[in-house]
Amino acid sequence: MQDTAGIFREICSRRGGVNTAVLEQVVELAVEIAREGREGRKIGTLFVVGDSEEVLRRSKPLILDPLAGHPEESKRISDPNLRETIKELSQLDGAFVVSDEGVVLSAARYLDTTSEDLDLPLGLGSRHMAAASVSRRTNAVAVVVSESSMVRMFDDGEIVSEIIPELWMWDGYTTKVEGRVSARSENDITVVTREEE
Ligand SMILES: Nc1ncnc2c1ncn2[C@@H]1O[C@H](COP(=O)(O)OP(=O)(O)OP(=O)(O)O)[C@@H](O)[C@H]1O
Repeated sequence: MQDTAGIFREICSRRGGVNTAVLEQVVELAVEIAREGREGRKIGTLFVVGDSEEVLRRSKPLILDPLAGHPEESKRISDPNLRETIKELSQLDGAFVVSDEGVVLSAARYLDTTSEDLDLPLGLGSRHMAAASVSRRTNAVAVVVSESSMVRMFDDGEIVSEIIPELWMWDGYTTKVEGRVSARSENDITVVTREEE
């Protein structure tokens, strides 16, 4: 793994209301999934970090939860075994719910979604809409891995950061982050961040 700690720490530390160390570990994992895919194909998935009680209340399992019944110690996002498990489970439909303590509580969750009050740039699909919606209706931050390999962070219904995981993808790419943005590249990765007004 490349040393991208600094670049991710910066975007995560801007997010209030969630455990930024946990968010950073989720972003690192999301970028690994975006880069590696699974069994030779691109993978899209979704993580919801923080305010987990409310997120669980506003979501439903799509299948019997593969993470249910395991002790919390084995479901820590920092645990390498759990990270490998998440990569495997990221092939399932739905979202991972991650608590502020860094425990992955649930996988394959369908998030109640409404597009009301949301104004996303055109061209994004239902996974992004679900991320925008949950981040608007709860105090959680959502991290989308798009099948296009982009990683996007949502807070309060808007894209606040976008991570382009390979330098060549950045060439000619138009960011989906709206407003005044800054871009920073390090070790092949480019991070576009919305600057607060
Ligand atoms: N409300 C939801 N809650 C959780 N997951 C959802 C929800 N809606 C869609 N998804 C996930 O998104 C997948 C469909 O993604 P879709 O291609 O429509 O969205 P997208 O935003 O274009 O994502 P991508 O950029 O990865 O293609 C579903 O298979 C499911 O895993």
